[in-house]
Amino acid sequence: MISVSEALAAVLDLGAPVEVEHVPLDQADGRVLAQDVAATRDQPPFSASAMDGYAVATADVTEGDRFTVIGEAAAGHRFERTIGSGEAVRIFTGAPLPGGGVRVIIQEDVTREDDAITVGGKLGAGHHVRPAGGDFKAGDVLSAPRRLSPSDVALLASMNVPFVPVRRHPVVAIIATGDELVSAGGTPRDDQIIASNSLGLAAMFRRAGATARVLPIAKDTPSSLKMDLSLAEGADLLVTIGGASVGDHDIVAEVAESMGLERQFYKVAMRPGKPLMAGWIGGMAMIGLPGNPVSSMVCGEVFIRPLLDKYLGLPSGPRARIELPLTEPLEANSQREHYMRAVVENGTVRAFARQDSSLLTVLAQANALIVRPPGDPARNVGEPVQVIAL
Ligand SMILES: Nc1nc2c(c(=O)[nH]1)N[C@H]1C(S)=C(S)[C@@H](COP(=O)(O)OP(=O)(O)OC[C@H]3O[C@@H](n4cnc5c(N)ncnc54)[C@H](O)[C@@H]3O)O[C@H]1N2
Ligand code: MOO
Repeated sequence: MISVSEALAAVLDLGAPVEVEHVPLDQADGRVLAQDVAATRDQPPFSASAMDGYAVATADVTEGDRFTVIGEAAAGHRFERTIGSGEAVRIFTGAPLPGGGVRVIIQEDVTREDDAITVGGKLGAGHHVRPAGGDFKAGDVLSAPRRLSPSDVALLASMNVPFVPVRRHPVVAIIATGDELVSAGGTPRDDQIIASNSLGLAAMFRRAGATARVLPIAKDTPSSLKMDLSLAEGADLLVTIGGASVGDHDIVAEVAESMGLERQFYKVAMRPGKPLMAGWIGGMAMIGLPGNPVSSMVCGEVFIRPLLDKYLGLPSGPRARIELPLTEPLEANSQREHYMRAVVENGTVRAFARQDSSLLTVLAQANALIVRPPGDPARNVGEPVQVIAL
């Protein structure tokens, strides 16, 4: 058995950044920016008013000053003449500041009679002018790599970048194996269960930026599994679920080997997830996950999400951890690194009492994993432990 960090290093060796494609900005949210993108213009492209009021040609304004209103500037409608001394231009938020304009007096600070305004007693100090290029200048860059957020999409739109270079979605083929499995919505016999992990993992991979192809469930026979493995062709990564352990019907490794699997490792000193396997098959990366539902989901979090980051050209490595104090004690750990289903609340963490790797109800309630190093001694309330957020 190898350690989790050795296994992660080997898993990350399976992947490299995938090709770049250009997508319209309205499809860019959540995609990973692959190349730096530069603004094609200044924003704002002109000095602009930040408020509704009156633009004047002097910074030095005091109570009782009077100005003659000579015209109007609205957003999208520049006032073409220059403001002179003693003159004001009626101006609205977002309008270009006319030539000669120095500050804007907000309308609340003046009284207006016909074409004259008089400055009132409670004049604020602000000039209410947004300088040209105050947000960004042409050539300013949004740096790659970066998973694009809605705010990034707004920024890129403002930069007038209608198409963005992103990594294509890495394609992950998912094969659940086992005679006991029936797809959700199907009709299981009384000795069968519903395949859960394939859909759970597909959801996880899609959120991480992949295209997930859930292939038909493979029976525990070499011919059925071989058929499915051939359907996976063309994917970047093949993920199998189940059939990884030592039972007579656990045939994934054997069948994959007969089809040319070059195995990088088998078995990791972790719980859940011990019978994890990784390697290459027909030029495609392959990860064999254990079948227990929580084991496969935890291995997805710990190994496959970092690998997907690597495909997407993002920094990839162990999942980020924080340290939090326990609100309930923990027993001593075994010699396997333990990923305990846990709840983080109010800056503290507690593990669920039931940690069996078949319990999806517990996993669904968990929002974090406590990571216990091999041989970690018993821990008391208040002691800090390492936590991965889910
Ligand atoms: N004698 C030993 N037995 C087992 C060992 C061991 O070291 N010695 N390891 C145990 C551990 S740890 C795990 S984890 C499991 C992993 O077994 P497999 O990867 O071979 O998985 P299966 O036997 O096919 O299934 C295990 C369990 O999970 C259910 N399953 C499988 N696939 C799905 C799916 N897609 N959706 C929902 N549930 C699934 C399956 O019905 C079994 O109940 O082996 C232990 N045994
Ligand atoms: O490693 Mo198994 O994944 O403990 O349940």
